Amino acid sequence: MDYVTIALAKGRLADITVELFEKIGISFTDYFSNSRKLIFANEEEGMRLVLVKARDVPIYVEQGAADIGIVGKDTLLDTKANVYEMMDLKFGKCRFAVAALEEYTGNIDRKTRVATKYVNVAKNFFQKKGEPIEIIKLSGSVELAPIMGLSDVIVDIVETGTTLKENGLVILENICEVSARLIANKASFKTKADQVEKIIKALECTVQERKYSP
Ligand SMILES: Nc1ncnc2c1ncn2[C@@H]1O[C@H](COP(=O)(O)OP(=O)(O)OP(=O)(O)O)[C@@H](O)[C@H]1O
Ligand SMILES: O=P(O)(O)OC[C@H]1O[C@H](OP(=O)(O)OP(=O)(O)O)[C@H](O)[C@@H]1O
Repeated sequence: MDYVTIALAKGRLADITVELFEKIGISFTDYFSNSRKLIFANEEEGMRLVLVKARDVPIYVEQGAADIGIVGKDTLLDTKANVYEMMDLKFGKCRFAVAALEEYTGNIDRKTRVATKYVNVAKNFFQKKGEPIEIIKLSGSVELAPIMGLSDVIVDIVETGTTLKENGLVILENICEVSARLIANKASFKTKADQVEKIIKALECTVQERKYSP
């Protein structure tokens, strides 16, 4: 039997995903041993788990280096990978929003400068509104940009709103909801149909029956 390889985003979504797989009977025991290993196997189930950066999950799955992946909808929207989006896992919930300093009035006679990690999401959102913008691509701590005069607004993820609040920013507009998604490689979905479908069915039951509430 071929392995089914799962690409998992390191960071926020990782532990919760491994726990979810445990709930459907697929354990990666070494995972919680705090090692620097990036690949874990469950020989009995014929499964492999690889830990990659969030933005690389769609690339691994699109290229077929992994059969399925777990990644935030934010990353999926921004990277536009050619993969199947199979299901909403209902955790990692947050949303995309446009935010600015409380005192921002929007009264400027030039393009709005938008700081973000999510270039495509920001571009699409403002394009639909017909508003010309200049993108300032950052890698993190995006809330700093308006404070430092680097941008007028930001497009970023908001979960509790604490980061915005503690930095004097407010939401101007909500863009869309975000949560973790299960994605699948298009070829694997056919060639490993039985194994992939079995995993998806088990996950669907667990997520839907709310046996799993992060
Ligand atoms: N408060 C939150 N902030 C950021 N992401 C969140 C939050 N809540 C849920 N998520 C989800 O968790 C995913 C992973 O976030 P994480 O912070 O681990 O990595 P990242 O910010 O994409 O990458 P990196 O920190 O390596 O640049 C996000 O893509 C998003 O879908
Ligand atoms: O609404 P909150 O609950 O405060 O969460 C939102 C914050 O969390 C994320 O940052 P992260 O911790 O990933 O840092 P980074 O953006 O610098 O990578 C996001 O980019 C926001 O800054």
